[in-house]
Amino acid sequence: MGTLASALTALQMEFSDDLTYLPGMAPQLANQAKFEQGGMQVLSKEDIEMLEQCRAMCKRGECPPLLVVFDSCEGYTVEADDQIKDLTILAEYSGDVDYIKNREHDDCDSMMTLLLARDPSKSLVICPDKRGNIARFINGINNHTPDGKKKQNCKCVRYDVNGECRVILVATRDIAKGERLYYDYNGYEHEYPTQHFV
Ligand SMILES: C[S@@+](CC[C@H](N)C(=O)[O-])C[C@H]1O[C@@H](n2cnc3c(N)ncnc32)[C@H](O)[C@@H]1O
Repeated sequence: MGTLASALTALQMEFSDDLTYLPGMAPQLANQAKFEQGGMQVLSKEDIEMLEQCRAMCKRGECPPLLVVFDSCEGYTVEADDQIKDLTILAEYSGDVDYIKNREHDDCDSMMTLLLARDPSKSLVICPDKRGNIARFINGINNHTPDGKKKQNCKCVRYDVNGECRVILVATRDIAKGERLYYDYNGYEHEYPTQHFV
């Protein structure tokens, strides 16, 4: 994970595996899955235990085998440093939580939707511009080429975890050592431009 440290340092970011709530941004109370338009998929009790176990393992340094590698076309990328099994929890998307309305003119390229509320003024994003983890370095597929979909080997899913929205990245097939990780940045909304993606 040495290269994650250098990538975070290059972007002047601090490592954080958590959602952070800061004064002037959205409070933790704003993150309620019940506000999601149409409801949010609830993570089962067993899966919550599994997620907590994964987080505890990561705190002990037992993380999924992932490396951050720099590529001259794609910028920082994440690749498997060993075989990864289908359905492995790869990471939880972390960073500062803010209202989407506060970030409409923000040019951060790694913002992630956390909550799409019935009342749009309550919608939330995760902004890993100052704090974050390996999740913000995972690249996206090109939604405009037939090969784009074939490259996808993980997905990003928003879950209701004990009433709170969380974003989890999960492998969607076995991933071989040396393979780069890709997911669909437009899995929920269709607003991320990917025409220029390799
Ligand atoms: C969430 S960041 C991913 C990490 C990023 N590569 C970096 O260096 O920080 C998203 C940005 O990465 C780049 N990116 C992601 N997927 C890409 C791809 N398939 N081809 C080229 N660039 C990509 C784009 O600049 C995009 O705006």
